[in-house]
Amino acid sequence: MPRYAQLVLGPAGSGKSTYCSSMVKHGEVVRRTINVVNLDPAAEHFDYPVFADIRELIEIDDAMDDQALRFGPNGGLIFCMEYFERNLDWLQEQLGEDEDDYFLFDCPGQIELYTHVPIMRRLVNQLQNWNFRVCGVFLIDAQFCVEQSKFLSGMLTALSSMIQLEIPFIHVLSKVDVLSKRDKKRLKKFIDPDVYQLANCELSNKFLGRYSQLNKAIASVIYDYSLVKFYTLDMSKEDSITNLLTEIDLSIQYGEDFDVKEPKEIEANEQDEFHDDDDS
Ligand SMILES: Nc1nc2c(ncn2[C@@H]2O[C@H](COP(=O)(O)OP(=O)(O)OP(=O)(O)O)[C@@H](O)[C@H]2O)c(=O)[nH]1
Repeated sequence: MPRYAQLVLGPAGSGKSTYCSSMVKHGEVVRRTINVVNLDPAAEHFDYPVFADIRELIEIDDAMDDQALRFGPNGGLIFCMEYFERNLDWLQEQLGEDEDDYFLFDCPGQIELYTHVPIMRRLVNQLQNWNFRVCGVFLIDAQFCVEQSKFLSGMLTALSSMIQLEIPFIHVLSKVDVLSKRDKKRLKKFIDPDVYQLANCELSNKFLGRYSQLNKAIASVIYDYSLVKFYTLDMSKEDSITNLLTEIDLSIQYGEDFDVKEPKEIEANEQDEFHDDDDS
């Protein structure tokens, strides 16, 4: 039986840890166990229950202290991730061997990890060798995407990670809850397949105007070949989380091998759980 994993990716501050924590809470509501592995050696704060933590293997401060003369913070992170890559058996041990497990990997935000160096690609290969079906969930802060040139740049960043990793990718615009009505409308024009206007928008800014033909051409290629599709995520709405998780599950065919339970069986299980709660 396969196991399932989401690599939660995206620039620093795009909401990866918050996303993981919301998914765990959502899992509790719908009775699904979702485990989170922290893969950011520089993580300072997250509020999900951590299943495994790369900082037990290596922390950014250790690398910086040791290698201070050679690296800045970004170099330190690459050093940590290369160390992690050489010690993937540590991860294998942490993940155990249970079937049907569902993991989220809360990844570091440095984009060069996905575009310049092969570390994450090797992680994906190894997870697949361990029978995981892996999907990338790439988050971008929606507040930075309401202008067309920034939206395009976010889209290209996501695309370059997707090409590097070669796994199903779900692109998510996070923090939609903080957008004004006007900004939501603008964003809709970029992502709604019926209105796709990015390629047709006129640019008023003079500097950007010089590049408008180039932007339009790139946007046309991306849209014409359906290379990137964005989903919006409003964490304050349970429906928004449910819909996104359904898309992700579809992309990795989560649940396709599960036995179909008869309604009576489900009821009996629920009764058992109810009595277990009474006993405790
Ligand atoms: N309003 C709102 N704020 C959010 C949302 N998601 C994240 N935030 C806030 O954005 C900030 C960054 O969120 P994180 O989840 O730490 O982002 P991250 O991508 O894990 O950041 P790094 O660990 O630095 O890579 C925090 O202050 C969060 O509270 C959201 O959906 N809505």
